[in-house]
Amino acid sequence: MGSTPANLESSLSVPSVQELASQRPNRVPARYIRDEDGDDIIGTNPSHPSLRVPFIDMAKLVNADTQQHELQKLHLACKNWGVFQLVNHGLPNTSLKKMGNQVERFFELPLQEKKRWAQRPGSLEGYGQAFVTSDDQKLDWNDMIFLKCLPIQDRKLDLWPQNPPEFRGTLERYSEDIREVTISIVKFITMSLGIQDTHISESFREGLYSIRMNCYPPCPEPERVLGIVAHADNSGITLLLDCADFSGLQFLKDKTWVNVEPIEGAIVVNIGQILEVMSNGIYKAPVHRAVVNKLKERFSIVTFCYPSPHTDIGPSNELIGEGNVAIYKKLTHAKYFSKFFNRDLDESMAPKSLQSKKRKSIGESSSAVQEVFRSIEHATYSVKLGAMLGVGWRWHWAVCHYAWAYHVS
Ligand SMILES: O=C(O)CCC(=O)C(=O)O
Ligand SMILES: [Fe+2]
Repeated sequence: MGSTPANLESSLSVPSVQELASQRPNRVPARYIRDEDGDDIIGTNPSHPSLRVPFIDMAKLVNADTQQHELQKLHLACKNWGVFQLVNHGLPNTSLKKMGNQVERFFELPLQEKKRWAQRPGSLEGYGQAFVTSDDQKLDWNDMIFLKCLPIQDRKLDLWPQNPPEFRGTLERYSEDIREVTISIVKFITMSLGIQDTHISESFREGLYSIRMNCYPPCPEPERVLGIVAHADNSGITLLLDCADFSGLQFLKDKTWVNVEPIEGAIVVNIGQILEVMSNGIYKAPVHRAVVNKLKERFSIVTFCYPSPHTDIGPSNELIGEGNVAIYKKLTHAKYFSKFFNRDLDESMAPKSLQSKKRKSIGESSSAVQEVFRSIEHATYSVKLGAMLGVGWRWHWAVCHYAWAYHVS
């Protein structure tokens, strides 16, 4: 696949956050402290309790009597939020719990044991931290293990933990189950857009599925750090299992960070940038982040789902014509990733309108991604991606680092 930018080819090793937290410091090291005047910390506004991430009931989508009504809800959820909590999706709570339990048991292991499956230079896959490319880069309060799960031939089993003993089998099964849910929910999402053709949802049958398992240790100064800095996912769609009984995941909605209150058995589904493009911007990839807790550790299991690499990424033909112009260019899967992540970086070239420090509303997400695609049309247009997205470099990092993993073998 595409070449990899030099600055992404190696990762500087940083301490395990779990180890740091286990020493019970009173203060957080400076590298984790976010800039309160910059683009990182925008406080949650608790005065909007009415803002709640919508719920979608898969059983109602499947039932012919309730389908139309639930499709309408789904359409509004995707259009206004880009995220929803999916219930009655068919995955038994016991399976979800088992997956969560295996992840917790993995992170409970001594550091040296976890390091048996540590990331290697040049790849994000394995146990470690999100990639770190410079000594002054701010760090997330997060340890993780990131693994490509499907298709099976993409698995690097030497990075798949064998401790706890049931980890591998549970993850294998979980990724296959998640694929089924993904195909179904993408089918309903395309129906909610009025698309008749099922090729988009079918492209997820041969799709790529990578799972990032996150551990957010307790933090002495939670309001000064982030578990994961604000970003939008570059996936087709992302399915997140929240293993906690308290909130940590937040979505930016109407300039306010809204907590996702975990619901037992629910899966949080958010639109990724590929579906944003396929929907011709009708649905947007929402900006989200993770915050951390002073006393409690939190785990999440995040599946990034991509359509088959043989699928072109562009607006659905059914959504253009009759006065609706394609606002994104169609690209091959490979080109989408290589153009997105292997560009010559030069912030000064960014359009003025996108150079604002803060990206506050999901409405801006669309124009940001459009701008990327437009600039791709003019290949000479060399722009720093983070600036194009109207955000800082650290945010850029969070946006791109998952997909980059596909390009490094
Ligand atoms: O763990 C969370 O709540 C958020 C994780 C996330 O957004 C990601 O891994 O992309
Ligand atoms: Fe994310």
